[in-house]
Amino acid sequence: MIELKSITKTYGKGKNLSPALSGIDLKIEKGEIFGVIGHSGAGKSTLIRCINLLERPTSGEVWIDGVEMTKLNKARLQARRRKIGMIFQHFNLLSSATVYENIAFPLRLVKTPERKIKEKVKELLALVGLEQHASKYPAQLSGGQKQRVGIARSLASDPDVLLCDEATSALDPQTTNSILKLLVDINERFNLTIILITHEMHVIQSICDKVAVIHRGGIVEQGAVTNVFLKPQHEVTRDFILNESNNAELLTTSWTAPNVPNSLTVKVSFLGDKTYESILSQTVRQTGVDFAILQGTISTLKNVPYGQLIVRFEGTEGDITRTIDGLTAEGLDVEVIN
Ligand SMILES: Nc1ncnc2c1ncn2[C@@H]1O[C@H](COP(=O)(O)OP(=O)(O)OP(=O)(O)O)[C@@H](O)[C@H]1O
Repeated sequence: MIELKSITKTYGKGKNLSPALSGIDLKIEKGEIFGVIGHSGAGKSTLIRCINLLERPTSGEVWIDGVEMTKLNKARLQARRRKIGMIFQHFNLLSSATVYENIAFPLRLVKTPERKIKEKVKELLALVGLEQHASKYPAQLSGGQKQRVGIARSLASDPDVLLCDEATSALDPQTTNSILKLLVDINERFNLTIILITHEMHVIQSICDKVAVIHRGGIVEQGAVTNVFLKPQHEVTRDFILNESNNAELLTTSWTAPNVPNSLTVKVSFLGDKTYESILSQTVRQTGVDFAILQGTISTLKNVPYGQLIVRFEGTEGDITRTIDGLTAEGLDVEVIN
């Protein structure tokens, strides 16, 4: 497990003091894909770099698997860092080295025997689908291929944690999806903990288990992606979802459908297998309430299906209340809109 306790980071000195992080507390479980989302300047890069101490926190503690990183001496920190891979937005490959040599680089640093290097690089090239490109130089590769080299290089030392610093931000949507798929694949294959920072909600939505929203150097909201996405609490989180997701209309609270007498408009959220069950029709059959679906979506968060419907119930107040109670008893989330 990775734990950040009361992390602060201040850049500059004296009059030029500039706080980048203030009081960050995070817990990331082994094998999780954990996303941190925030606008430009929110503190994402500083935060992710504090995990492997590329950036030293001004105060606070970084714990990885029961070891306080901030207390390690230089040699032990270097050794621990080798087990923390990192990939970058602009790939950070050695331009004068081939794909093979880029991947071999971390192994050469620790004087790995040539035979072992060959074996490992071959395995990694196959893993990222670049067997045919070993002798090419980075300039001869597409962005997606460069990031695959970055991923292979980051895995060369068999890390238990992978830090992804805006790893797909320089890629087109299709390439982004293929890189995200690869990240999920290595997460599952090696039970690798992945921490990624992004300013794109769809990245969080497609691969993360948990998310933290960072704003002006502080975490304003965090939790399971399913909870945060379906019931965002903070304005910044809502903005990210509104701006970047086809779920946008569903989150607007000022719903303006024509008003019908003896009716109530609600937002019903389904999660997991409930998404495919006929709970709504069974419930209204029992209560005698009519309904009109005004808006709706069914999609997935990582692999979890979810649905959200804006529904107008028509009937007596008592019957509508019984309908809402019935849906809630079945495990659906019902929020009254008007
Ligand atoms: N080396 C530095 N010296 C001084 N200030 C810095 C330094 N690095 C970052 N900052 C400041 O710290 C704050 C957080 O920056 P950071 O790069 O962590 O944000 P970010 O969320 O990653 O932004 P972006 O998405 O634009 O990269 C910003 O106000 C930035 O100007």
